[in-house]
Amino acid sequence: MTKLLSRIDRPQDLHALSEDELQTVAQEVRELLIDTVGEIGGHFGANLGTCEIAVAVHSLIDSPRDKVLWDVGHQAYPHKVLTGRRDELGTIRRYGGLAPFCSIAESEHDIMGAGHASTSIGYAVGIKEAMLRGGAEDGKVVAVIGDGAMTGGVAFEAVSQAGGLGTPMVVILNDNGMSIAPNVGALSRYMNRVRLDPGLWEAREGVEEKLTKLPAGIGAAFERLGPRFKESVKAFWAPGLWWEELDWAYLGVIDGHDVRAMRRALRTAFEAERPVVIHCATVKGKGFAPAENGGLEGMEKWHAAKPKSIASRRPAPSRPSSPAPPQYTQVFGDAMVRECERDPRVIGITAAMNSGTGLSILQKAMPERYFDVGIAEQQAILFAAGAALTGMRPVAAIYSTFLQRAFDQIVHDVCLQNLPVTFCMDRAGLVGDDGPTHHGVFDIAYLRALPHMTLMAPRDEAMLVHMLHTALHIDGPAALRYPRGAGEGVELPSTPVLIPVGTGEILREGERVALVGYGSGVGKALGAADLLAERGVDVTVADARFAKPLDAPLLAALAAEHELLVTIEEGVLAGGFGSAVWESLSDEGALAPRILRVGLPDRYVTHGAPALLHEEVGFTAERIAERVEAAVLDPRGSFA
Ligand SMILES: Cc1ncc(C[n+]2csc(CCOP(=O)(O)OP(=O)(O)O)c2C)c(N)n1
Ligand SMILES: CC(=O)[C@@H](O)[C@H](O)COP(=O)(O)O
Ligand SMILES: [Mg+2]
Repeated sequence: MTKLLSRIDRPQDLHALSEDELQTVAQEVRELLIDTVGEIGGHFGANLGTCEIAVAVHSLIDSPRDKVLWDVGHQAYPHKVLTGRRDELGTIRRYGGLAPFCSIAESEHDIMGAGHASTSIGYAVGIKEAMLRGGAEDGKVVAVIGDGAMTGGVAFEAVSQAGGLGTPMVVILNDNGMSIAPNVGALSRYMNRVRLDPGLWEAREGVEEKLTKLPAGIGAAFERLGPRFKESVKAFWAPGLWWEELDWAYLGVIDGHDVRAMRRALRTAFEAERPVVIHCATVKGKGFAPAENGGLEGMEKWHAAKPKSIASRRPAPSRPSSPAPPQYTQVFGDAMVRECERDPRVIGITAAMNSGTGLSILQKAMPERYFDVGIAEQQAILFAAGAALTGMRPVAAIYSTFLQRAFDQIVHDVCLQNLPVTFCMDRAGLVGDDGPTHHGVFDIAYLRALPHMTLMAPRDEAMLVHMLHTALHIDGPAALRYPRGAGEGVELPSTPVLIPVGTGEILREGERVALVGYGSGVGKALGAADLLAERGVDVTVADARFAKPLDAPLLAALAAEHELLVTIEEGVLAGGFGSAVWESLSDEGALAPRILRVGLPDRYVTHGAPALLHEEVGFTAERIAERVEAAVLDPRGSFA
């Protein structure tokens, strides 16, 4: 590490530096990120884009008395380096290490928990209004939000509230033209027009100082001016028109990599007694040539970096001898193309997770059947509802965790109207390094309660293909969930089959104990069965396939023939699949054997490698086998 950054142990240490030194610190942060993230992996391009922003902000505020909030938080590594976590950066996203995003439990400088996009402005309005009422009127509040996160509707709600209140706060709109993929939508086009027009970078400088001094509600004042004057002023105003009509002062476009320019804009903004947005232009991947000079593809590729993908510059590891099983994501994307070929009514919808969901495959093959709504999950479901009402068979491909944001649209707009929308939830279960904000662990519980909803989960990638096909033939809402990562290595079907809805299947016949898995729980059940067989306990293994409707006759039969029924699911136990089984047996009046529910605990599971997380929560074949053996061997049925 070079000299200046080694002197920054607290953000206030920046206050003593000259602007040239601050610019140097930003570059040193960048170099530290490239070396560190290149070695351990993690979010990358966005962090290279915020080095100067973080230095400029922290050089002018007194954190945490003054507040800086990072939307999503995937771009907050420079902020973490400058706020006392420089020497721990190498632990980020690792089990027991720094959190993947901002975390109020980790640092007083992390003002809000983050991970899901578009929340920072909303927090900032609440924080500033509370400060105004709590004796901290002069406290500065800055929200840093990307152009992608700005496409999330909740950000618009906050802009409107702050404009209405005239809340004296600052938003830094960190505009690099990228979400994970290139940004989409009319707002993005507007920002690109402004950001990419150098004539607008300086033309308004003198005017802007005055604009920030104007009282809130200035938009209304102009209504009283003659149209000609208004038109001529709007020529200056065009870049910030959307903001200024909502009573925000607009400063921009500022070079987000120029610490001096950013500080000048921030000082102007801090002096204003109204909401101010600083629209800054940055490069996602700044300072790392494969991203910065790699065009849109390069910036998308380096949104995150794999371990040892940069510093070593070692060639990709030679192909493993036996080809690894395909990722569920890839299998889904390919299956979507097949389904679109079979049925012209099928369309795919993503909320800014083009490659993450695999719909990038559909986009390439059949772009006219592909829609990206931006980081706007609620809109994704409303769009799907509208399309379903108009004879289409929409597939909303949204990570389990991100779908949480659209819960009311699922209830109110899809299920209540019994519309044929298919929800494909990738990243169901413990996702690993992204931690508690991204684990997809609630979907079974939060969808199971909805009338008209069908829930299913494939035990492997072949079943994913069959289940997608089945879902598209259900005249109503259907959701399927599958984990992040590779499948089981089974052969993929050339032609999908329809699975009778609400039916499970017996995979192994045994006695005394029946292990009933759901989704990824089936693999754990088979593993536990193997271990138990080695110990002389031959158990039955069943794949439930559906969590709603359950295969009640199968469950009742298993209950009648076994003394212990074990349900296994990679979701929270509260209200999950195991609860559904318990309810079904009780409702059926089946002789309820002892029931052991294996799943995720009633707490938020930390970040780290999935295997370590599974170990921590006991979601492993070994742990399941131990618990079954203890239950079977201990007649008192004490479940550990
Ligand atoms: C609700 C929600 N949906 C999707 C995501 C996945 N996601 C993480 S970062 C990102 C792109 C953010 O783009 P932008 O705000 O412009 O930041 P940049 O990476 O360009 O700096 C997306 C879609 C998320 N974190 N939250
Ligand atoms: C910050 C964010 O939300 C995304 O970058 C997310 O980390 C992607 O997750 P996957 O790597 O599982 O696609
Ligand atoms: Mg962006």
